[in-house]
Amino acid sequence: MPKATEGPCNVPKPGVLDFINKAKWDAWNALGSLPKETARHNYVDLVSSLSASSESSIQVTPAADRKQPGSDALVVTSQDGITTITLNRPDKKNALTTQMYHDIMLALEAASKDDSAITVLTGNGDYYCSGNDLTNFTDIPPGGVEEKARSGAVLLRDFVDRFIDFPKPLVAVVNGPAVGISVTILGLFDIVYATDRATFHTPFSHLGQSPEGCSSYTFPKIMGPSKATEMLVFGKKLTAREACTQGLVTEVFPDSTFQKEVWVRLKAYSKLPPNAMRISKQVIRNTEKEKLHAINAEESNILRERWLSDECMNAVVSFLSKKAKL
Ligand SMILES: CCCCC/C=C/CC(=O)SCCNC(=O)CCNC(=O)[C@H](O)C(C)(C)COP(=O)(O)OP(=O)(O)OC[C@H]1O[C@@H](n2cnc3c(N)ncnc32)[C@H](O)[C@@H]1OP(=O)(O)O
Repeated sequence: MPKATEGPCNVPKPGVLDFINKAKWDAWNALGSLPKETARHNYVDLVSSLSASSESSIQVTPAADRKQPGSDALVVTSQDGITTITLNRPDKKNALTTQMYHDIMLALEAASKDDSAITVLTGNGDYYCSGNDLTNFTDIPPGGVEEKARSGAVLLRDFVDRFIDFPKPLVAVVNGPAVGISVTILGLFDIVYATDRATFHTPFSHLGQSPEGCSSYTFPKIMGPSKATEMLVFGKKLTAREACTQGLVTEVFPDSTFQKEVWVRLKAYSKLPPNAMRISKQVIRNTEKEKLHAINAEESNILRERWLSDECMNAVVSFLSKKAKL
């Protein structure tokens, strides 16, 4: 309770991503030179309302309270020669928490060594994935926002590296809309099957961010620089059919038969000789690997700076305070 005990606001304003302290600072500063007793009452009122509103809007979940590996946010199954990694936060549109990035890396590592022939990434519920969970930005370590941006960039680079290096056929079963990083990494998948209900959206400029997942290289290569610019710079949302025409999606299925048709197809593919598939994939992909790692490192570095920009911070605050949606 700074104002209540110390008088007028006399400390520097916290960074914009330091949500709780910034709100307290703003309130303290707004009190100006009120007498201490009045300030004490006002401050108690403010903190009460902040705690109440943080229930529904700016919820800061301590890292220690986040779901641990083996929690139900990620479900991994292995059957019929297929390992399936399912994003399972349907109430949050399968947004990716920090924990989920780590768990997906572990799941890919395990899948690369298991007996399965094919690995699938899909989502549970109406969304495939709404991209990075924007509340990840609220978990500020003692080193501040710079440290947060630095560790985020390392995590991003490690995460994308796993996709670049994945040795077996990797298939995305896109069961609904896809946003942000869940779209950009599709360029690193070998097959992308989508329901006709899916959309593909990379609103990086809207969020003050920049492309990741090697999309700055894979998208122009897949669809040409102009179409890639429409998506990655102007945030044009593609329908599944548009994404298929542009080469990002392999095939689109009617939503009513999507699951049935896709799994019949994948089960048939999984019976092909696994070593032959693995070697063929590597022949197709290996020539690009070194380049992709360099691009990933560069994109992650650029994003680290973007995350510290006013444009990005304001976009995140807008979303978290329920003022903005895509
Ligand atoms: C290691 C770090 C790597 C970082 C790599 C960087 C990646 C960049 C990106 O991925 S950029 C993309 C970021 N994603 C977004 O900006 C999407 C934000 N979400 C939305 O705009 C909307 O939620 C929506 C369009 C996806 C869906 O809208 P709809 O109205 O259908 O549903 P709700 O908004 O009510 O969503 C249900 C609840 O889910 C929460 N939620 C959805 N997406 C996210 C998200 N990305 N981050 C955090 N929370 C998300 C939403 O807030 C609702 O929660 P509530 O029920 O508690 O209100």
